[in-house]
Amino acid sequence: MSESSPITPDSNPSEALANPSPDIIASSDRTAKTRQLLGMKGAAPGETSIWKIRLQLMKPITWIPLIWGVVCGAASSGNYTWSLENVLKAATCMLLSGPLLTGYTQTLNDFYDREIDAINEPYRPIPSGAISVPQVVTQIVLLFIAGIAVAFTLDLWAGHEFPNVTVLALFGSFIAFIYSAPPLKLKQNGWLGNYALGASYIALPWWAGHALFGELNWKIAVLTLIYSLAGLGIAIVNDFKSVEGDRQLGLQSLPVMFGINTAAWICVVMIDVFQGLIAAYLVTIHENLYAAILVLLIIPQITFQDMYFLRDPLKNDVKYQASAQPFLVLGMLVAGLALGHAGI
Ligand SMILES: C/C(=C\COP(=O)(O)OP(=O)(O)O)CCC[C@H](C)CCC[C@H](C)CCCC(C)C
Repeated sequence: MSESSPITPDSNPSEALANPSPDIIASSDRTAKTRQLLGMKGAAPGETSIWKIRLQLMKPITWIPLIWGVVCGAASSGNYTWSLENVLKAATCMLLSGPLLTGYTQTLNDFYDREIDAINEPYRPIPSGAISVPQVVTQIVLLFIAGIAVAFTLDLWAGHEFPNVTVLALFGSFIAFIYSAPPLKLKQNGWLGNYALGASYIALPWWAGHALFGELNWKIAVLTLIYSLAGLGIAIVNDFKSVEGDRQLGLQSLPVMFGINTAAWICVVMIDVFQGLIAAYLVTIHENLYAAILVLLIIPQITFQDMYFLRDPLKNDVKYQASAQPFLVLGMLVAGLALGHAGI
């Protein structure tokens, strides 16, 4: 650095860390509180408002991919138009997939994980005693009932003879149950648990959005289940943060089964190959422009895999997700629009 660089007298980082200013303390306190409300890791403990604790259990940050999935399904139906009624229908379906059913799933997951969390993350709402077990059970039941009621309302609203959306909501709730609850507890198995996660986050809300505005058909079902294999790769990225704990608890995550480096490679190959296959399919249905855009969106993901994830999966997992995921989700919308345009 040149002598003329504007260095302020108190810019020594180690000193700043040792004696944080009131501004720094206030801002990190705000960040921790926001993380708490969104249900993210690194949250501030000690929340006393029961409504904020209930929201924390529903982990709002995890609603985003399912809400997005509904948008992709509406796009792939090819029938979405920007009328007020359609906007309201789509918003209701997002309410179903995000706050209600993902909220139900996350609360259920924390309920069944309460003993493990008491060891690994004792500050979470249930093990810390911030909310009682009967209050949590009531929340799970109410979110489930509200979800099914909203799904049924959507079926009536869309004039469905067969209640597609309700059946999807019941199926998703069942998958959520066997993902977290013994004896199956799919999350204990790296392949099954992560595929359930990938498919629930990509295929199920996509199907719901498609069924709401068009006819759900087997081609859309199969294509989105293939896309979900890229989602499986994304789900594996989340297993690197807890590899030591998982090993001790006997959870068969992919990093535990195959080791860090091999699991990281499995992960990126799944993410890239299955998005690539969708792009190839788009070429076969003559949606070349959409296929080209999808390929262009895969390239930055490969770049971030090389720059961050493959170099140090344990250190860079979160950085990789934050940099690469926007391109993956944009690609989903591009694929949805292409399928809608082709009338699949
Ligand atoms: C609970 C889930 C992930 C958290 O897993 P994990 O225990 O590893 O992480 P923590 O560290 O946070 O404890 C998500 C599980 C998803 C589940 C398999 C199914 C979700 C179903 C959908 C909500 C259904 C949507 C249907 C609708 C759109 C009609």
